[in-house]
Amino acid sequence: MATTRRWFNVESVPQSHIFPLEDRPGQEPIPLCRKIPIINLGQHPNSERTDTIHRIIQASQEYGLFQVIDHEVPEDVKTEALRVLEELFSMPSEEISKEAKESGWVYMGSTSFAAKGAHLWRDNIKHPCHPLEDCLQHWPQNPTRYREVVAAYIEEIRRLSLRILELISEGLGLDKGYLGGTSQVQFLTANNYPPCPDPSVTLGVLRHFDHSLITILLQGNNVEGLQVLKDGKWIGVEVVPNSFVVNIGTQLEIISNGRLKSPEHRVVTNAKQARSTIATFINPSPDCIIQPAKVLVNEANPPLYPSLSFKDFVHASKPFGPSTDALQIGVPSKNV
Ligand SMILES: O=C(O)CCC(=O)C(=O)O
Ligand SMILES: [Fe+2]
Repeated sequence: MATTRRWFNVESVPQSHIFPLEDRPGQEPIPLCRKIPIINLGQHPNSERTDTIHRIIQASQEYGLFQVIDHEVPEDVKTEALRVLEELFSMPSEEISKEAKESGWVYMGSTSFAAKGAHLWRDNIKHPCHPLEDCLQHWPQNPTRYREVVAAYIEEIRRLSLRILELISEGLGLDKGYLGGTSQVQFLTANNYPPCPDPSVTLGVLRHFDHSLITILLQGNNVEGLQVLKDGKWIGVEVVPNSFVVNIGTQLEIISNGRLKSPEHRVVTNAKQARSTIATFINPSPDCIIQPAKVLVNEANPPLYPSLSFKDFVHASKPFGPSTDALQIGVPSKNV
């Protein structure tokens, strides 16, 4: 294959990608944390189900995230999704940009979104996934099997997320379907973080909170890079084979009235290997009013957060810069 020269094929990091000192990961190695709970979601007898729920709630309080295994998402659905995204990211940037504009999905190439004055060391695409049948026609057309492969992935993730939300609802003492009923909208954001000549000055993603109920993250190809802030210190999230990382989003923190914590996290780069990830945000529908669940609020536990529609919350925080509005509507308009 003829190799086009890509933005990341450089010997040193260009000035445009060097972050201000206070945001840089720096030289000091950040250890992987081996204590983040790994939760087996296999079918259990009732007593074990109670234990699973307890572990999920505890992990969500302590770390704001956990990993799940034995989740019933078929291996080939995951590997195919990662593969088709890899093919997409290997296309020339101009071609990806052109197609994104025409079809109405979002491409954030490494030069298109400056955060804190520097560009992220990644290529990224985003698109809504709900309702699936309406969104599909606005997804990438190339590679030609993209829509079929990613739709199969999204359907699996929807099933998985409903299972997890049911367990969390029970753990919080809410009706089983409480959180699942709120979660109507998924959107996908996929990343390719190429190897970087100097990971100490660059970032794959700046520190942030996810404004979802939960985020389900697939870390591909065994390469670490996700870090979470715990007790004021960054810790690395290990890649567990055949797992998903589940991250508590700010909307679930609000509904739980602060019992569950949404963790601040970031992505660092590395000098040796490319890293691929697919994050699926499980969101409330735009008009849904997000507030502490009534059963979790009483005189001793007053509401710690105001009520706000999800749409207004997102408009106020603009997590995706100028693309935010298009991504929250569910079905994108043309030429976002
Ligand atoms: O790629 C990752 O490891 C995490 C990405 C992320 O935090 C996000 O998309 O919100
Ligand atoms: Fe995130």
